[in-house]
Amino acid sequence: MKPNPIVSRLDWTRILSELDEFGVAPTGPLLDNETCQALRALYDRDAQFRSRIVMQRHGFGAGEYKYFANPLPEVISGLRHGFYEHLAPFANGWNERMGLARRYPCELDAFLAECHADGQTRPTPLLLKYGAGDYNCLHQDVYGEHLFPVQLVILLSDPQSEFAGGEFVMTEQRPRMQSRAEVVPLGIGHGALFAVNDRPKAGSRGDYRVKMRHGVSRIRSGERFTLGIIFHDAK
Ligand SMILES: O=C(O)CCC(=O)C(=O)O
Ligand SMILES: [Fe+2]
Repeated sequence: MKPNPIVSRLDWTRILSELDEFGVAPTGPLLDNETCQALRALYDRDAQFRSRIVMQRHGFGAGEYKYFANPLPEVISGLRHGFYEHLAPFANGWNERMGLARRYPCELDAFLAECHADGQTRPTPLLLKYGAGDYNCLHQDVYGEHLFPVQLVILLSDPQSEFAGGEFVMTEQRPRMQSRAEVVPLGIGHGALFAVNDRPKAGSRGDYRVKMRHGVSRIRSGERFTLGIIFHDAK
């Protein structure tokens, strides 16, 4: 797998410090418009996918998504490998602070081999498609006991011209306290890294754990596509 040059050029110091402080960090631009459009065009090619989920049927919100089948498109696999390598040491730091024994290997293929050995063999990268009125309820993308604590989302539609509303939202649930929300503005081709579920948060008496959830507010008009890159595979 060729390392993705865009990933190594990102401002990792800023991204990791923001991810640590808030549980979510925009990455800036990752994909050009043509690539976004090409990825969107894959949505109707069923051979690329292993399953389709209609969100209303499961109470997940409104809209739909499809999980890619193997082999993943090269651009997705490149981003998944590239991001993983930058995030694995950071994820190990989070687990250490949360008192979790799990440590992640340096390379994605080694981590995926661990997932596969325990039956988490199905690829999790996905394309999501929302029309006017659709939304994605607050949730966590946990697919089994093997869980990588950070994931990536990339907006594939242009909020300036293709849709309105549809903001990416994160909530942070603090123990015995009210939840706090964060909205992450994204441009077309821009990404955000965020916590899948629990993360450590620095407090005046050391770290405590907060529970993070993400979702998408109602699309007011137009059509919004995203690419989700989750690092653990699914059962
Ligand atoms: O459409 C979005 O912005 C969020 C998608 C999502 O839930 C995910 O990538 O896990
Ligand atoms: Fe999600």
